[in-house]
Amino acid sequence: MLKIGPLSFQSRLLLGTGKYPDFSTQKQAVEQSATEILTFSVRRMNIFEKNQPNLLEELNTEKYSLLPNTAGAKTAEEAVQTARLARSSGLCDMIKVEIIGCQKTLLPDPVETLRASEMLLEEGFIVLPYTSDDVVLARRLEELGCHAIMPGASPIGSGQGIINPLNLQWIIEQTSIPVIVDAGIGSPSDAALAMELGADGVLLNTAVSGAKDPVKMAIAMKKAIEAGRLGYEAGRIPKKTYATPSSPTEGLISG
Ligand SMILES: CC(=O)[C@@H](O)[C@H](O)COP(=O)(O)O
Repeated sequence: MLKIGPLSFQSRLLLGTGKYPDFSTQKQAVEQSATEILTFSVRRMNIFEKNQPNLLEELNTEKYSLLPNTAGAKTAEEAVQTARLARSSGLCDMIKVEIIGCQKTLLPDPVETLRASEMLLEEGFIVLPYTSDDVVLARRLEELGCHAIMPGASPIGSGQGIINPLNLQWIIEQTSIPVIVDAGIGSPSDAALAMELGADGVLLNTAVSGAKDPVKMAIAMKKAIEAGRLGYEAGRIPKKTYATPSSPTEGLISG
């Protein structure tokens, strides 16, 4: 069970809603993924004009918890403004803080992310900041009272997978709020690795929406995340330098 603040979820897969080839594919992929949390950019969404097309229009949004994100914001103040807009639509109290500090890498601005998180927590939001994979920053965000942290695996949309598993491992070991690996996941094995490392969930978009068959990939991601979690709970064997036989020869009757 994934717990974020007062909310609980069976699925540990959080799915983005952008860049699908069409609404029908998006709907099928979302349904087959069994996700319970959908994220979307408030600035790209028509949340107030109900008669205008929007990215969620084919989806039964009552079935999902919505996680609006502040993509497009460059400062804490802009992010807070975007979060207030999302909340005033009545959609949800959760907010993914996304403040980009570098347009080439789309990596988050740590200073503005920290400031925005503090301001949003004061306003009573359930705050999930998208961060770099920095353990010190993760701990600072936890100390502020954030409800989860979302370190990037690699740059958004890059599909490079987990560039630095050790950094993620440190964050997972040294924080006690949910860690949701966000951005850069390219394949089911990347998602499984994040879960095997002990992440509480994975947020991804491009790997599914940009796949040759997004619906099949959504199913693959669902299974990978479940398998990775099971493997983590089961506890992997330690790595050894040398071989140990699978069928021990000690104790065999000779002759
Ligand atoms: C949709 C969303 O929130 C993205 O900003 C997120 O970080 C996903 O990244 P990928 O597209 O790399 O999965």
